[in-house]
Amino acid sequence: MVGLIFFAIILVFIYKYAFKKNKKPEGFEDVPFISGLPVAWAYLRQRNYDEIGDLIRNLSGGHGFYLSRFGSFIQLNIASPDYAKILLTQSEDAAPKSEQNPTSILYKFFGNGLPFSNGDKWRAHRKLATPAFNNALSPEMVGETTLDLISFIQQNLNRPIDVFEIMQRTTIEVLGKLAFGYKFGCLESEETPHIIKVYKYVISTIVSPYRRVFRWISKLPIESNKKFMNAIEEFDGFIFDIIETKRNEIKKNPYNKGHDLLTSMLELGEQEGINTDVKQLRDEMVNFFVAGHDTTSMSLSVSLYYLAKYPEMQEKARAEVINILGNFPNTLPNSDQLKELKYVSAIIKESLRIHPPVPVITFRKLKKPVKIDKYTLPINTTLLVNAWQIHHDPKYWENPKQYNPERFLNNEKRHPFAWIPFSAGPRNCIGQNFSLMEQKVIISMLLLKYNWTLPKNSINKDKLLLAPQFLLRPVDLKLIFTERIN
Ligand code: HEM
Repeated sequence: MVGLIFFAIILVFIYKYAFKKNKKPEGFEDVPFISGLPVAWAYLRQRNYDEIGDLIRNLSGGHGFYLSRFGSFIQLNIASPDYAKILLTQSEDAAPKSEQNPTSILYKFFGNGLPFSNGDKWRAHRKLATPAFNNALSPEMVGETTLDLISFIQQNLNRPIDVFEIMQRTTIEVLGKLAFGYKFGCLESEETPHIIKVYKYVISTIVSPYRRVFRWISKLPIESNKKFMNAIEEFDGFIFDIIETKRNEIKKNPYNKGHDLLTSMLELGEQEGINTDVKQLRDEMVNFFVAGHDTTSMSLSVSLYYLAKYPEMQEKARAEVINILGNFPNTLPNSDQLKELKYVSAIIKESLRIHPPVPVITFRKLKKPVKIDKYTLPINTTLLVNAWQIHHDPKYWENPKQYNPERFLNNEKRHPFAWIPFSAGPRNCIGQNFSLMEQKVIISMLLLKYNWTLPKNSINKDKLLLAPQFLLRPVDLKLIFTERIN
């Protein structure tokens, strides 16, 4: 019976998508329209993200933008650096983020943190968070966490190890210290800390392709939705406790300055008279936590994968690191040395180009008309920027499917909006510099200590398989680490 109801719902859904007239807004008759159906179908079948990217490119004919529909909403997708520049450099008030529906599954967890807020609230919190990030740029802290990663890998030498999982463990530890000076213990044993299991459960529910395509599932009074809300409550309790503890620490000892984001934001909030109520701080911490670690884990995994696939690149990167840091495993790089790691930097940039962890930059809704090329986009147009399409456009990238860090070394002139893994303009990624620093420290320390290869039977041998989620992640990516002999 349940199966039958489900089947009927799918039929209605297909009917809505396939047969509802794809009416283009006036003036956009020559813009390609991509029906949501083939893309939603590819998501549901969990096709490799590469294939979804190609599907969109084929359907849009490589046009600088295309229309698509999700449910009853028609949105404009930008797939050209010129158009991305026009949208992303609009003032915050002209092209704010689309308001989240308070009943949506996304809002329930992310709330109104920086990535989702607008107007004065966003401005006040961005003002608090920016200096907090500058204070927190500490390669030493990341280096010390990488030493814990190295101890973790030592227990798993010479056998396939899930690289995304160990990068997640590492970036969660870094994030815990960066955001609120907290040690989760993810690198102390194979056992995942309970609160991280809770977090992973919440995220896996949010990114479930079924829930993303059939949004109403999350509104049903079913057991899995209750479990989801209980998990959010438990995670919130954990964050609220941390905020409370920090506030008390600052009161007790106002001169003992911590360098974590939460402490800096509480202190600065006090100085500047900016209200930092506990719910808003909770939202910021949750967003830093989510935005800050899965993205960086993905990017690190991609770099480690290509260095395993192309051993000559691994050797070249190692030679550079040895040249700058010396041939001593467990050396912690400092900021000056990191600046000199040009090839390692190019590897990271190329990884972020070829598989941007955030392939689609989220919805904006226009508050004033914007002219793009010959089109005037009216107020209330909903837009997305498809970073993946821009990063794979042969007009801007020679051989876009080829992994080639050299393209970032030869100072070749390119469109400033052709590489936008961190978005751009006023709503760009606030953690960009931190993440780039973190990746350089981790990769250089791993290069000093280990060689790594793909297992012979790796499913990723020919190409990296990527699960199509809101944030990309590799599928079953395992690598074998062996200790280097100096
Ligand atoms: C490789 C790593 C990262 C990538 C690829 C990345 C990518 C992005 C992108 C594309 C955006 C814009 C999102 C949108 O408009 O839809 C963004 C915003 C943001 N990111 Fe990152 N990010 C990374 C690391 C981090 C880190 C380490 C943190 C914090 C610890 C962070 C915190 C944020 C926040 C708070 C925003 C919202 C900024 C605002 O709207 O003012 N990100 N990031």
